[in-house]
Order: sequence, then structure tokens, then C-alpha cells
Amino acid sequence: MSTPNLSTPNPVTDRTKLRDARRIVVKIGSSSLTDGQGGVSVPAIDALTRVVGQLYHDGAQVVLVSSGAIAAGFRPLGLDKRPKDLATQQAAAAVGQSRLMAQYTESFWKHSISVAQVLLTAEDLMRRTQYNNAFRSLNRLLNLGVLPVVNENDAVATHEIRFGDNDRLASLVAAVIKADVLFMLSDVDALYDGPPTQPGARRIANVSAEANLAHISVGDSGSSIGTGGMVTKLQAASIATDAGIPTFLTSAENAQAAIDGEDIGTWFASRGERKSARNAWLEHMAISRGSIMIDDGAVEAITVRRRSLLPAGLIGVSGTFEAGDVVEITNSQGTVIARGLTNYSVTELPAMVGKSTRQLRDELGPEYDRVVIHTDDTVIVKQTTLTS
Ligand SMILES: Nc1ncnc2c1ncn2[C@@H]1O[C@H](COP(=O)(O)OP(=O)(O)O)[C@@H](O)[C@H]1O
Ligand SMILES: N[C@@H](CCC(=O)OP(=O)(O)O)C(=O)O
Repeated sequence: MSTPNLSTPNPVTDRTKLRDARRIVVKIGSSSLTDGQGGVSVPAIDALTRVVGQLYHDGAQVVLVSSGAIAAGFRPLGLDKRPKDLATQQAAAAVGQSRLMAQYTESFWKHSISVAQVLLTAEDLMRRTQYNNAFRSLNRLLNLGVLPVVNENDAVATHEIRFGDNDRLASLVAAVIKADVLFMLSDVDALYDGPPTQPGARRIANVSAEANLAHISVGDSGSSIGTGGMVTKLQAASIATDAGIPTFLTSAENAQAAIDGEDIGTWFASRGERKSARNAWLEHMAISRGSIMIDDGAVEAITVRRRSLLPAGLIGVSGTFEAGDVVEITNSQGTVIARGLTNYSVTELPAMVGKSTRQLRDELGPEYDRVVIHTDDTVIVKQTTLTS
């Protein structure tokens, strides 16, 4: 099976076309996989592998982003609920992850599917070399017909470098592998206009723009097992749809009915073109090493006219960046409007502020006759209204 390329139109144009996806990221939450007493639920995993196995045998390449490591580690460690301290969470994850994988290996093998465990840290997606590495590895597994089961590497993740929720991790993995759709399975069957425990909460069937979310109230996880609740699911849907990947949310029990085209769940339409993995990386994952403040004329030039950033538009610089690093570009009020790869270091730029490239060539030499950030190395940051 070949890698979808960006010029291939996305076959998944609406909720009835889920079956047409050639590459799918399926994300499943802890509460849908564990039995409530801190053990892996074999019936739940068997049900999931039946649905995912069908997608696989219908010709799709599937990456499963599975939570549940910490929850599956409670019981073996003699705990009755999610541990609060990091070290015990790490221990629970290390124990639970291997139990989870043992069950996935057995359940998927009933459908003649080999699985691979891929544990990622936030850093793996934030640094360009590691990001390329993650892409190569996942791509190779998919092309070998293996089904990668991804989770955060919780046994070594610390608070500072942790995603903490697999919703955003799943959307980033979808961007990395250029998935056709992100399929999120939870313990709730859809997004509601208010927490579903509130009487009268209504299902939101379709989200085609952020404006559709303006009057929605979202809350934390409704269970003691899940992490992030609906807030991180909306963030994930925003990252994915912005990268041109539609997102579908429903419950694990409804997964097959959704694939069969029933009007259930919530469909988040993709916004715009499929983004190159590089641009998705630049916008959502790369670690910024500093910032460059620019004037209003330069803001207009790079955001509206899509020009490269010239030294003449600079107001100031800060941070610790070298040439080739990722920096944030802010307007004169300090709002981040774009991110890009800079051609100059933080020590070179102050002498260039406000000068034309010709002036710089005459004053500093021909190597300074270059743009600060090329338009091909710039992504405009969407001004989001999605907050908790
Ligand atoms: N507006 C909302 N619509 C739907 N669910 C919501 C909303 N606000 C909060 N939730 C809660 O989010 C929960 C799903 O998040 P979470 O527990 O983290 O699931 P998972 O383990 O699948 O990641 C639901 O069970 C529900 O209680
Ligand atoms: N990496 C963690 C998952 C954390 C998480 O996102 O959980 P969930 O909200 O249930 O998807 C684990 O495996 O326990």
C-alpha cells in the first residue's frame, strides 16, 4: 500500500465515507478499555479489534493510539484508583502498558494482524530529527502491514515533557502520517452542547467552523479514569482539521454503526488543504527557541501577501536561537501570528533591525543579503478561540 501524497484528494469527505479512508488513526480512551477496577477489559479490547480489524482487512492502514496503560496498572500494583504522584503513575504505566499490549497482540492475532508497540514522548515530535524518525518508523510499519499501537511513553515522561492526554498525541500522529481521518472513540457518544450529565444537553452532529463551538460548554473527564475530558478532544480536533484531517468522535460501542453510516457521533469537517507534515510540525509541535517582533507592515506582508520576512520589518528579537531554529513571529502587541525557521541567530539579528537587505549587504557583506524567514519556512498561526 502506498503513502497518500498531498496531491491525492482526501477520500473521506463526510461521515458516510469513513470506509473510504486509506489511512486512519483510531484513538481510544482509558475508560473504554478498562473494567473500572483497574484491569484490562478483554471484551472491550476484543470488540475494538473486531472493528479495527475489519477496517484493516478492507484495505486501510491503521494506527491505533491507545490510552489505558496507567489504568491497567492499578490492580496489579494493588491500587484502587489512579495514583496522584508521578513516580507511581510511571510505575503503573510500565506495568499496565505491557498487559495492554499482551491483550492487543492476542486479540489482533485472532484477525491475523501483527501489532507493534510504539511509545512516543512529546520530545519525539518536537525535535525535527526525532520527528522524521517517528514518521519513518510508523510509515515503514504501515507499509509492512503491521498495525502500530501508539501510546505516550508514560514510564519516562515527566510533567515538563508530557502530553498527558492522548487526544492531542493522536492528532499529531495523524498529521505525521498524513491520515485521511482521525477517529476518536470515547465513553461518550458525541460532543454535546454542555456536559452530557446536565439535563437537556444536545448532541452537536457537525462542526464545520470554530463558530459552531462558540456556545458550547465543555468539561473535564466524566470518569475517574479518563484524562482531559472534552477539552483535549476539541483541541485535538482543531489540530487535525486544521491540518486537513477530518475528525470523527463517538463512543467505542458505536464505532461499527458509525462506519456503517448511521447518523451518530460528531463530525468535525477539515478546514482547508491537507498540510504537509513539515508545516503541521512547524505549527503544532516544534519547540520555539525565541521570538521576533515585527511591525504592522511586515505582519500584513507575511500573513496577507505571503511574502518572506525582511530585516526592514523587524522591531526586536529575544531568546536563544541559532540560524535554522524555530522562532515565533509576534506583532507589535506581542501576539504570536506565525512560526518559522530563521536564517539568522539571535546574536546576528539586532544589528539588522529595520535595515534593507541592500544596506545590510553593503554594511555587513553579501551573506547578509537574505530574508530573515522565507515564506516557505513560515506557517501562519490560527488565532484560536478554543479554550477550556
Ligand atoms: N460538552 C461535552 N460533550 C461531551 N462530553 C463531555 C462534554 N464536556 C465534558 N464531557 C466529558 O468528557 C468525557 C470524555 O473524556 P475522557 O473521560 O477524557 O474520555 P477518554 O478516556 O475517552 O479520553 C465524557 O465522558 C464526558 O463526561
Ligand atoms: N498515556 C496515558 C493516557 C492518558 C489519556 O489520555 O487518557 P484518556 O483521556 O483516557 O485518553 C495512559 O496510557 O494511561
